[in-house]
Amino acid sequence: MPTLSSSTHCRSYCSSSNYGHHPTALSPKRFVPSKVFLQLNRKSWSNVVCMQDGALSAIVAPIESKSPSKKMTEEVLSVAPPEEWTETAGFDVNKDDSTVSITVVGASGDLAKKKIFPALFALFYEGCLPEHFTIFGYARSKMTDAELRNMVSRTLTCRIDQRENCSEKMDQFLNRCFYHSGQYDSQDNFAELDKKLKEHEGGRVSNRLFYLSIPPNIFVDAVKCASLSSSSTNGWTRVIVEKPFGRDSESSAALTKSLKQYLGEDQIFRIDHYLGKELVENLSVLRFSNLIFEPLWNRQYIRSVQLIFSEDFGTEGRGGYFDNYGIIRDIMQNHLLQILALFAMETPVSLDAEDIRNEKVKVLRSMRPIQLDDVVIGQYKSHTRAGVLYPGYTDDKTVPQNSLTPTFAAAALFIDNSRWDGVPFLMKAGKALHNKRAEIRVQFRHVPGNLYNRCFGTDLDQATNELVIRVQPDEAIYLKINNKVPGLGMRLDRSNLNLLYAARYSKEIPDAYERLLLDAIEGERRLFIRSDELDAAWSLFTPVLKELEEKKIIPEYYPYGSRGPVGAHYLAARYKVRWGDLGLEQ
Ligand SMILES: NC(=O)C1=CN([C@@H]2O[C@H](COP(=O)(O)OP(=O)(O)OC[C@H]3O[C@@H](n4cnc5c(N)ncnc54)[C@H](OP(=O)(O)O)[C@@H]3O)[C@@H](O)[C@H]2O)C=CC1
Ligand SMILES: O=C1O[C@H](COP(=O)(O)O)[C@@H](O)[C@H](O)[C@H]1O
Repeated sequence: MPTLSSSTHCRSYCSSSNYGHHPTALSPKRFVPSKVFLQLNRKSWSNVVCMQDGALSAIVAPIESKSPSKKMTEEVLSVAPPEEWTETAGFDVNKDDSTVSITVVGASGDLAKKKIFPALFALFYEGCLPEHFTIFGYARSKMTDAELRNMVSRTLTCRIDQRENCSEKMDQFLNRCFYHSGQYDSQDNFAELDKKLKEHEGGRVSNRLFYLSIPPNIFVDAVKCASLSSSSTNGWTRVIVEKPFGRDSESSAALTKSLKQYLGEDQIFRIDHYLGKELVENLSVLRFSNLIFEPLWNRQYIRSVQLIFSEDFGTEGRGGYFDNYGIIRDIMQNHLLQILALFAMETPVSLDAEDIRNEKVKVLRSMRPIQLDDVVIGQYKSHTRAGVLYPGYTDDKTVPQNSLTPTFAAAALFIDNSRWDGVPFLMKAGKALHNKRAEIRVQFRHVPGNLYNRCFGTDLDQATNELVIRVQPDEAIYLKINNKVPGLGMRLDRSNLNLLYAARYSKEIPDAYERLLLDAIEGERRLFIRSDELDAAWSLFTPVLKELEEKKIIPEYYPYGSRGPVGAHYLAARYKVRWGDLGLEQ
């Protein structure tokens, strides 16, 4: 019987019972039920084996279409290993014989350089990529392999906590990177890529991941050509699609329909990189594994929930893209709404991707489409500070002079279900503001009949508890509580119970793209957007986006580097709350 070694050093999963549902997470000894699907080796992505009492009992078909569920486990336990599969695939339980090829489509672009190649290097550095992997850059620009390596090397950095052998590792990584120049709509060019991929795969089981890091108008062409000319013939083929997934319900549905001509839903990984951020991942842990929070997570105790995103720079360099989308589509409809769904969903049946995504869809479908009255929009204008001129949005040459595109928006959203009835979920997102931050603020209700009310004067809001989950920068979770100032008198103070990640953990937090790339390689879909989630998200925003555009609503102008339009304060005041990020002590 083969030895089972699942090298889970990249991620350590829950260590007791069947708490971690990811199949690679489970070791036979730890898993309480005696039956379990196990990915035999982290590096052998597609092979699933069936375990009984820690012993190999059957080799089952590749994992591609589904994450194995417990139900599936029960079903296949009685099935004998399909002989022809084991023979043709040459499956050897002791030998990892599959490859993963990652093709970055649009490799010459901003996102590829800034995020994707560095994330792949970080995964390689940490030993998280499979033994046989190859990275291909694909774009129209003419480049040699050496030129690609040179371009990529300029963006690579090593983790702060593990600098050993960094340059050696970089060289090893770069030697696995190659480039192929081609058009996005040429099946011939993708067929050439296929040929090169095959050479690198050397006859092994080939698994292929395509990362579409290109403008949205060429997504479908690229998917069509990649799917028809360079899909894997004996392993899985997956495609990571970057946002924007359309610009309203209709265009999003059309995009999904077009993609599905060439790919199954299980091959499409719609990325929202905010779901890969550490503190967004931690949201469910905080809520579902701490008794003190879940009982309070409802309208009875929570007065408002605020989702705040700000950047202290403008659209610099991306004005052309941005003007067609605006801040509501760029940040709110995806990043902030995804966080809201995770925050507000009911307890999922399990941590399996489908269970979580089912709950997210349910909560999104329980929401009211946003009303125009509940939206404030703004646009930044130029501002001079300390002798430096900061340009306005329309000063960008790629932006039309008369553009009404919002660079700031605030909105009130409501979930019409029994848990959240009447609780305002306030969103605020803006560019060119006074700071860079992303956070979730949970404002609790006043303490009824509070004995200490008089100690807070007229401002009872000073006394409410607030839980802040700071996604970035300086990741932290803190809870504002009231306490007595030490001494003989009775003076109250507000203090923070503070979990500051940098103080608590010495390890650097991985970038969101690392987590998501690893998930896509592993076939873990939990943090990717399913098409029905996307439809539900667009249904909420499409009517108001159309109204804003049709009525040509003029944004409130705010100076570059300010706190944004005052309209946002009136919006919060209408729901009798204040933005939590405005106080002196935040
Ligand atoms: N940059 C960012 O911070 C973020 C980007 N995204 C999304 O990721 C994707 C990639 O973004 P980004 O890297 O900024 O995009 P780029 O504008 O840098 O485009 C990427 C590559 O696509 C090719 N390309 C650009 N325009 C066209 C065109 N009109 N027709 C054909 N090919 C073109 C170019 O390669 P070549 O000419 O060599 O073929 C370019 O290097 C987009 O969908 C974007 O919305 C999402 C979040 C953040
Ligand atoms: O998706 C996007 O996100 C970035 C902000 O990402 P972050 O991880 O740096 O917070 C934003 O600048 C960009 O406009 C938007 O398209």
